[in-house]
Amino acid sequence: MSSGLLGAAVPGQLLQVEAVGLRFGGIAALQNVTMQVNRGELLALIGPNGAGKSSLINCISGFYRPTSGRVTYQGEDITGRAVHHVARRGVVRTFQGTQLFGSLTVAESLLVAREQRFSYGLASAFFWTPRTRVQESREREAVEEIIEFLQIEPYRHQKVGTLAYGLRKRVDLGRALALEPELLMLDEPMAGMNVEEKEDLARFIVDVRETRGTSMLLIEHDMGVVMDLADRVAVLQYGKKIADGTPKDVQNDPIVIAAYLGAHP
Ligand SMILES: Nc1ncnc2c1ncn2[C@@H]1O[C@H](COP(=O)(O)OP(=O)(O)OP(=O)(O)O)[C@@H](O)[C@H]1O
Repeated sequence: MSSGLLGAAVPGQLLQVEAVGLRFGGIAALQNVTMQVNRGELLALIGPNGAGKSSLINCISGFYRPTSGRVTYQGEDITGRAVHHVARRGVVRTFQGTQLFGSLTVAESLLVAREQRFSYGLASAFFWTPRTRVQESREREAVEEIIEFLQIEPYRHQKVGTLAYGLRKRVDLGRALALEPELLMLDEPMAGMNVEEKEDLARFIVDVRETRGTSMLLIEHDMGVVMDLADRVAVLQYGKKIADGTPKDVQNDPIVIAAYLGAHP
């Protein structure tokens, strides 16, 4: 398996993780993990607590530098590249919990996200040139599109910190969408949600895939959600990948069942 000696993109493959290892002192958070995300697919990443799922997302998105191995995105070696570089290439992540600035309104918080990616420069914003004005109206339009898509119109001018948890998580998704991801990595987006909120968010995830063709890597503990949404499932345990296959195959895999029961296969 290779992304090509010259780093050429392999059709179908979007992201390639090759033999990635990550150590924190004596702890091996990831060991020799190899996996890929194909264009347009939703790959669920599952595993017991502490298995290394968030660490893997952090290695892909540039928050952590792998101790060994390689991460390739569309043929480009992005191992250890800075977060903003990876995000500009279209690889965007959300976090566990919420990462929102509670004092901003919903619309403001989406605008700030766009400015992070499509920054038109503080200087031109300060002097308010005609170019800035065109850009600004384009950004507002993009934000309105996301607000409409996520059906959060009634909350447009409400401060994010005052929203119910499920809505805050929806705004989190909106902030990620504002960065126009090609590969969206969702780190336990449904944690702490009630059934209705989970169903809502699952519907939006499906809609994002259908309307934008976004590829996704989803960390999720709720097996019902994983089985419903994923095309493929990769399983980590103690920093190692122990399974990779269709949801059905993985669900029936004795090694995976043992890992979830806490037994040692
Ligand atoms: N910044 C860090 N410093 C030290 N150890 C860390 C750090 N981040 C993660 N680890 C360790 O790496 C291992 C994997 O943790 P990680 O958070 O990636 O697992 P996870 O599968 O995402 O778990 P959870 O489902 O509980 O979120 C754990 O032993 C954790 O304690």
